[in-house]
Amino acid sequence: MRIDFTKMHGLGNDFVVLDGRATALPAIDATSAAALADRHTGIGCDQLVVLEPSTFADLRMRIFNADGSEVEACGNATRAVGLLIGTAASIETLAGIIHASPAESGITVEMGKPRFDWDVIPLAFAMDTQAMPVAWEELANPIAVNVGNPHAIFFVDDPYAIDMARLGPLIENDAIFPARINVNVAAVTARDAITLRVWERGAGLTLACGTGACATAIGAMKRGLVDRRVTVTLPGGPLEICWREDGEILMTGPATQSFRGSFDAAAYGMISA
Ligand SMILES: N[C@H](CCC[C@H](N)C(=O)O)C(=O)O
Repeated sequence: MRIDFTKMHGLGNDFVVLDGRATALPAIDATSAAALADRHTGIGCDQLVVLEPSTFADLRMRIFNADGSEVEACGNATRAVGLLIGTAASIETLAGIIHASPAESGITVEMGKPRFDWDVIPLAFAMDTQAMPVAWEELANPIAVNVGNPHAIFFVDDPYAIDMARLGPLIENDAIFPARINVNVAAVTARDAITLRVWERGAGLTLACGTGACATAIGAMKRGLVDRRVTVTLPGGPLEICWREDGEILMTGPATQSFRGSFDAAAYGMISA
């Protein structure tokens, strides 16, 4: 069985998108997701995105990291899906229902409201998530924010001076985070500007992380470092984040379709039911 895919990205955070809304796709598990995401033997991507019909929203979006783990949210992929749909759409995810709509400078996503209580940042034991009393060498006292998925945010002088390839996986997989964690390293450069790099849970160092930009902006606002509207500049480019007075997080930025293709489902362990 041949399956069509669309290759997309948001500021270089790249996706393989499978659209199962009209025709049901064969079952997808962690193994087949990781095989499709492999950059040597698969199509290659940071996340695999699977669209399905939804009874609660215009569509359902499932998100698999490159390691095959299925997760609750992906900001950049939500903008890519918004581009693919072409009109405003409600999207059901494991984190709840979010909304994407075309904007002047790309796509705007209403990402939901952030959460800070320790049980939504799965910790091995309860602690103050506003300034966790932990450190991994020069990365210390993070703030933990959940924007559908869990993030730890470290504020430093220069994110590009941090050895993310070594410290990222160390923190991602620390037992203190039994659901693992996305690792954000940020510098506040103005009341409306943040520089950010992200070691993503299940995907590693990416060119951009939409939920990381949201979580970092909220973390900086909670610490009084920035105002409620901020530009977060990642290696792949900038995202505009606004924390609306009603608590909703708005993220605006570009989305790009790179190419389309197809693959043999059986070659990736996707067996029709
Ligand atoms: N690695 C994330 C999912 C993808 C998030 C990122 N690609 C984004 O744009 O938000 C996690 O395991 O929670």
